[in-house]
Amino acid sequence: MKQSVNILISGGGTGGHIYPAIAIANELKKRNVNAKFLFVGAKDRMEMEKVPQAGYEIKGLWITGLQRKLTLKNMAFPFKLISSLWNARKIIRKFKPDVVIGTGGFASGPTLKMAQSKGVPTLVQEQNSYPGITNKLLGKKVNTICVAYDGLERFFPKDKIVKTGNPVRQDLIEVSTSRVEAQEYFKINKNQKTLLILGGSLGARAINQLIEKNIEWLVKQHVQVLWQSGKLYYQEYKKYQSLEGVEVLEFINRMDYAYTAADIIISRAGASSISELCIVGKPVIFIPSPNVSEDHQTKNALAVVERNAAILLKQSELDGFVSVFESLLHDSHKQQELSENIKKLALPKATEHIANEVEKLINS
Ligand SMILES: CC(=O)N[C@H]1[C@@H](OP(=O)(O)OP(=O)(O)OC[C@H]2O[C@@H](n3ccc(=O)[nH]c3=O)[C@H](O)[C@@H]2O)O[C@H](CO)[C@@H](O)[C@@H]1O
Repeated sequence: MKQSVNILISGGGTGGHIYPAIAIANELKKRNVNAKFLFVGAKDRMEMEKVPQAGYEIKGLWITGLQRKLTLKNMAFPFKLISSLWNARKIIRKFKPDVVIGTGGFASGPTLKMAQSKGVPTLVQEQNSYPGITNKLLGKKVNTICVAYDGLERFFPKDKIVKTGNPVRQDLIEVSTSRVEAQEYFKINKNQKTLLILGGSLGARAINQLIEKNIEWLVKQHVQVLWQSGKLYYQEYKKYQSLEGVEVLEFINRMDYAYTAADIIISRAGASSISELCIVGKPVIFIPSPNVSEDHQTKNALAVVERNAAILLKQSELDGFVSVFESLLHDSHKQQELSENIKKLALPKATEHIANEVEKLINS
């Protein structure tokens, strides 16, 4: 890589777009200590807190997505778009990036669009098996598109696609935590099976409702529950903390501990969650969110489920939860099979691979 390089990274809205961005930055920083980084996010969104926590500077644009329904909020959208394009241009002029990386989410649209119009090389990292509108629009002019699933040539020019996988945080790839350490961290019983519930970075209402409905039954099965409720729902569910063997958590900062402590995992099917679960290699029941664009979580989950590497439980079929969970809980052969199969899908070198592609653009 050149001695002094400026790298602009934009992505956010949810953890699923932020953590890949941070992972890519960390890898590039490791390779070139002199590289300068600047992030661009959307004002008031999670990245404005998480990116500085990871040690990077971030600027916020006034931008939101278009609502799918006709709402008053949409009336402000053209103004937000103009304002954010204008501010993205100012940021690019001042920072003079050698490359601009987009990991999806509202802010990456105007940022990469402006970079493209200024002739700065751009790279998009698409985490999902079905791309969001921002990346689809950017895809036509972007130099490189790093993807995690097969079949993305339906949406992007084939010659620009590189299959790298999704960046996964280093602490999850090199899990050095022992199971006992993880159990002690959550203060859980070492002799009981542990079910980890993950609602994605923001928490999932439908999953919380499902667990609430079945929590006493789970306790009766001698299953202890690590329940990530999400920040929005924590106040509503923290009362279940009083049950023996139930830990309700607003947000899990030590996912390495959570994955290590778990015997079975129930999870949304966001892209990073899936990539992490492939590396972790535990039996998983996916409950994809039906409220995301083009139902892409179901498509993400199916890419795993079709290889007999996880179980799919549709949100519309949650009435069947007890029988699905019970048969997995009592079938250690099935658990073993799912664990082995999901591990085969892991792409643990994704971040390095993406960083190589970024370097190619910088040096081109
Ligand atoms: C509702 C919504 O729009 N979801 C989207 C969002 O999901 P979301 O932001 O939930 O994304 P992912 O499932 O991809 O990633 C969640 C990330 O948060 C981390 N984590 C989660 C919970 C926690 O307590 N602690 C923690 O650190 C996970 O380890 C993972 O790294 O972006 C994904 C990636 O584009 C999409 O596939 C999802 O459809």
